[in-house]
Amino acid sequence: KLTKLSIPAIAVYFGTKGRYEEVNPHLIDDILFVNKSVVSPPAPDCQAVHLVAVIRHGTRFPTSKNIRKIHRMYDVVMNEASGNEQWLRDIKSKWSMWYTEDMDGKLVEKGKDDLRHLAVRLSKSFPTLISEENLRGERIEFITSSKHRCVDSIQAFQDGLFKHWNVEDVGFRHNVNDSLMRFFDQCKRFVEEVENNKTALKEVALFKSSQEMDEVCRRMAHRLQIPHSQITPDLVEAAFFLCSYEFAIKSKNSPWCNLLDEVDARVLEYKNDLKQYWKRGYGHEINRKSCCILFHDIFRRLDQASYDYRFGEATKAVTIQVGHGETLLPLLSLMGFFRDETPLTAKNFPQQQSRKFRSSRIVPYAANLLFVLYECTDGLRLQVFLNEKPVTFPNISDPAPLYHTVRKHYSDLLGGCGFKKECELPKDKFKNTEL
Ligand SMILES: O=P(O)(O)O[C@H]1[C@H](OP(=O)(O)O)[C@@H](OP(=O)(O)O)[C@H](O)[C@@H](O)[C@H]1OP(=O)(O)O
Repeated sequence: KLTKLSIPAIAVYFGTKGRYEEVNPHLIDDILFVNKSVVSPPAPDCQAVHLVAVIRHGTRFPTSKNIRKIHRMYDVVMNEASGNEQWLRDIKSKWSMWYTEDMDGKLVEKGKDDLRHLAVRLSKSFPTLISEENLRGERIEFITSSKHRCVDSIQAFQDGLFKHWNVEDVGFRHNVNDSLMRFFDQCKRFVEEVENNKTALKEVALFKSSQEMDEVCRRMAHRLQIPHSQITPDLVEAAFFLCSYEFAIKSKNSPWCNLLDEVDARVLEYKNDLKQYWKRGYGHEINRKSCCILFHDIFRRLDQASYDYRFGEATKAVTIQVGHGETLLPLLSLMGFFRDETPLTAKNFPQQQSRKFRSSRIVPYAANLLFVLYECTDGLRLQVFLNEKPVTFPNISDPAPLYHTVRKHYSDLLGGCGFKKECELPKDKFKNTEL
């Protein structure tokens, strides 16, 4: 068991490479704990009738791009660093490089546990929906992105349920659906204007050459007794990744964590937030609009559930959908969650200390967004939970508003925001590529 003492002080800044436990620290003591008062129906007369869960895959290995960066940092430390600190001696003599490029973003064992445990907690939170009866009756649908880490995650989720209910005669079920879970790949406008556009993330590039980042490089160079000119922002980031991956995958407070302090980690967290903001969040309109297809699909399921509930037997009770950080962040942004008044830029790091858009809090591994529909005496109500905690809709004070209020709130998006219209390339660009 991991004691609090062995958690790196900088773990709360790991952003999309952070553990779910940092967002819900009570899970460190009891990974299956559910706070019933948080997930109970909004009023005693309400009962949950439908659940749609959009979940990020569990803890994974670094991508091969970042494994290459990690190797470069390792070589620099092994060949250039001097000093007599215990942590440096530990890196040099006790730590050996174990990351290989073929690991490329695959789910790790801890990642399977993330999803197994989440499944058990969700079934404890919503026992009438995530139930053995609904599983056997095929009223739980499982949808995933085609990426191995997501397919493995959805299998681990079911594995968690099977073990929890002692079920041995039901096989794994899942539908791969990249149109829903990897809409960003299929949205031509997003691919052209953001993914393949070198200037789309210019704020990230500018921040990498900012004074704040230079100071992080200088401090790390000093700790390693290496000339400042040899420590680049990429190497600094690789050390940050090493600390985060060693912790997330192996639950170790690695000697690599000594290369950074909390001041450094806040700068690196902001660098990651800038990437998420400009690639997946409010930075560009198309980031949010690219996920209209998923947004519509979720409301179609909720509409169907409300119809079924009123006019007959419900055919579906739950949808479990597994995707990526780049599935969840555009969806949250489309719906207006975590929107700051001032955009995140390279220049305003000092003013953004209390920003809402903080990926460490929003999208750790196994992050999950739950839409729960309740039947109450005054009508259907909808409640949204992020990482198992209720969130209120922007500009709606009621934590569980009437479903028709929510539909009205999003009427522009529900009536418009078509994938085809939003994602096709503007006419002039289209012509150019046709020529
Ligand atoms: O920085 P890496 O290479 O890890 O970036 C990943 C994405 O990870 P993230 O930025 O969210 O930490 C990964 O998202 P995930 O939710 O599946 O972990 C994404 O799918 C992958 O394509 C990488 O993106 P990049 O475009 O190579 O930066």
